Amino acid sequence: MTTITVAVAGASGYAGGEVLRLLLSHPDVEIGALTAASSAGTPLGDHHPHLVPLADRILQPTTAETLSGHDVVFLGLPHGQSGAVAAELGEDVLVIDCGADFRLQSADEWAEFYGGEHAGTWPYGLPELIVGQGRQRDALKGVNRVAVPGCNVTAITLGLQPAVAARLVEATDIVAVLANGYSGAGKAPKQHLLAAEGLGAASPYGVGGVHRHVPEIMQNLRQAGADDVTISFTPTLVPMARGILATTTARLADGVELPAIRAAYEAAYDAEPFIHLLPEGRWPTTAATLGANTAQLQIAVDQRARRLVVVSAIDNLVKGTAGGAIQSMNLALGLPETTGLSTIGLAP
Ligand SMILES: NC(=O)C1=CN([C@@H]2O[C@H](COP(=O)(O)OP(=O)(O)OC[C@H]3O[C@@H](n4cnc5c(N)ncnc54)[C@H](OP(=O)(O)O)[C@@H]3O)[C@@H](O)[C@H]2O)C=CC1
Ligand SMILES: CC(=O)N[C@@H](CCC(=O)OP(=O)(O)O)C(=O)O
Repeated sequence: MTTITVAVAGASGYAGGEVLRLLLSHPDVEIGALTAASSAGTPLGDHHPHLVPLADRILQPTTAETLSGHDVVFLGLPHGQSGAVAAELGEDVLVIDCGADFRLQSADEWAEFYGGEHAGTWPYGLPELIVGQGRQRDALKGVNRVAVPGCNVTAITLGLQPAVAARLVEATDIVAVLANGYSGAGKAPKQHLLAAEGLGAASPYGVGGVHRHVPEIMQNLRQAGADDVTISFTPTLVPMARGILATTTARLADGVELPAIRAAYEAAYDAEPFIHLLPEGRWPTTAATLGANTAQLQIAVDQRARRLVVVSAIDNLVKGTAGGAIQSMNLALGLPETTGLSTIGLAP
């Protein structure tokens, strides 16, 4: 394989920085232009001191001129900013958007949850998503545009889709409660993200079915085979830098018991390099996934409530963003899917 040149827009941000951290271990990649907005003109090391080999690189303004001339461009920009940039990049460039602009298929859902005009729909960058009898990875081979999923969406979709696809649960009766690390909110200063507010506190947000990830979760579970989806989704900020622990429950279909569910999860994930159904009795923790492109899962049946309980853990910045983005890049370019991606977490 010849060397792939890569530019990263939003390189001073958390998603862009994590894309760069992972790309530094990718054997086929050469890192080119790095761009930002207010941080343009400053060295990357001011923003990401951990990215030592790139510390002296100067951030450039985010323009089509700066980003063009690369094989791949990753966009780690705020919602609504990707469409205009991508429109100026040629069809010969692989553009991978970590933002939400191109994830949804429905313009109405975009208008309801994000507002403004829908930019369009790109191939969806969750390779393990069950689509009918196949997987989304088949739809990523050779594409030149990819929309990377939201991190909460990744945790819930991977957690529940085997049960939905096998019709073991009622997809119209799903409840998900998540513990989320602060990096999921990006690095822009916001009062509720101040250490004085957040250290020592767990705080819900996006409560009452209004979080913008709701339509994306529904879209995925419909792809996985549900006729209709109703989910009550509540994320909670907890004092950790990274990680999502999602507890998702769904009403069991009549007569379904744990062995059938476990068999469905094993069939769905045994061959997946990054999705790990843990041995019975062992429960996922965010710590075990930190820095790794993995999702850890465990399932149980709550007999009294007749509900399936799934606990899933990911690193929001790796499997939830940058790792999924690079996995999608590998597929789009015909590289082995796991290239440059680790399953080894960082603990304690
Ligand atoms: N954080 C996470 O866990 C996840 C994030 N994402 C998505 O990735 C994208 C980036 O998120 P995140 O890295 O967390 O956000 P950050 O706030 O940490 O970073 C945003 C980046 O975008 C740049 N930027 C801001 N405004 C503009 C603009 N108008 N034009 C060009 N560049 C701009 C910033 O540059 P500057 O420093 O100069 O202001 C910075 O580099 C978002 O769409 C987010 O939703 C998706 C999944 C998970
Ligand atoms: C802690 C926190 O605020 N997390 C974010 C997740 C960000 C994410 O997944 O990104 P997108 O914005 O690209 O969808 C949230 O729940 O809104």
